[in-house]
Amino acid sequence: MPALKFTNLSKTFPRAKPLFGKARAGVRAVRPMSLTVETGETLGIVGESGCGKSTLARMLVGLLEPSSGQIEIAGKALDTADPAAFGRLIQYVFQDPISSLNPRKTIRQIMETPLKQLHGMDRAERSARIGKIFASVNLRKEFLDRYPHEFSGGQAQRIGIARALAAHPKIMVLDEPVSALDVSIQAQVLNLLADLKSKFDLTYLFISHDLAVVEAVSNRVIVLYFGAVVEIGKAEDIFNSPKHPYTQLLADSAPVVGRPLKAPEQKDSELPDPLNPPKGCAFAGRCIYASDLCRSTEPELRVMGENQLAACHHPI
Ligand SMILES: Nc1ncnc2c1ncn2[C@@H]1O[C@H](COP(=O)(O)OP(=O)(O)OP(=O)(O)O)[C@@H](O)[C@H]1O
Repeated sequence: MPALKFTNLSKTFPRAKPLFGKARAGVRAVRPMSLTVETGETLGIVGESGCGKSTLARMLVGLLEPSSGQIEIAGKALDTADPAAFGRLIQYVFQDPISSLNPRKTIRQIMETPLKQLHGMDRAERSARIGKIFASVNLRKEFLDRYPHEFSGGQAQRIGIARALAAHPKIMVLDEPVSALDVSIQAQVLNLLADLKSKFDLTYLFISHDLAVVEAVSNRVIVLYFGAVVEIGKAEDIFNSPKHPYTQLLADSAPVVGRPLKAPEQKDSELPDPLNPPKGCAFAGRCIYASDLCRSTEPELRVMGENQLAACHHPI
């Protein structure tokens, strides 16, 4: 059974209706998207700033109500209007570890909240569970009575991971989980995440700007552009033999380990205006292979190789 399945999931942010005149079209942050993620898989999610990664992730964990679509986790269809239903199944780990922890609460209080709210555990059960989780992220028990500001970035991210694990989820969405950390600490946290994945039978969705990190941790990768999936494939195929010119651009622009992802100047390097989306392929304005077909007709995802799909009229 897949860990996660979503169908036609989309988000359009409405814009305020002007006092006079017609209502304006909203911002299409994520266009209707469908995907299945297998149990135990790590799915990397890449794309430039503004392509819809966070909007997708926030819908999947119940923090944002989708405009359309269905979400199923471990075979259970979730009510997307009921965020409480998500917490026991899928959890979010934020990029900035310290600011994601409530500064006025001790770590114990922070860890207890999901156990009380989601699982209704009594004090003894909570204490046992917190002790077990804390040990598994390699933190000392004395830390439980301290406050978030007393920790380094790496320790705080371990606490963020522990808080997410405490809810006993099947899936964790890791949103740039190491990009705020020193390079020397990044590898430790990535190794910890790998250990936890096998220990707790987790499935990961791993969002990152850093292609080298995504390639190292992911089984499959999806590449987003302007709110849509433009390529899906095994991590090694996506980075070594991309089929979509946008994926190629990303791979070429980040050849150095740890270098953040930024598309180089190529034609107009801006994303299209989300309030005035182009008619055909959203990447056509930047693509050296673009034809009239690309400017008039949006390409659909097509099979391009073994387990590799791309939405392109002129694949590489
Ligand atoms: N609350 C909102 N209201 C209106 N538009 C929004 C809102 N949140 C996001 N958007 C728009 O939706 C699009 C996708 O944004 P999103 O934050 O999901 O991208 P991202 O890929 O996660 O970027 P980043 O890497 O910078 O976080 C952008 O055009 C953004 O301006």
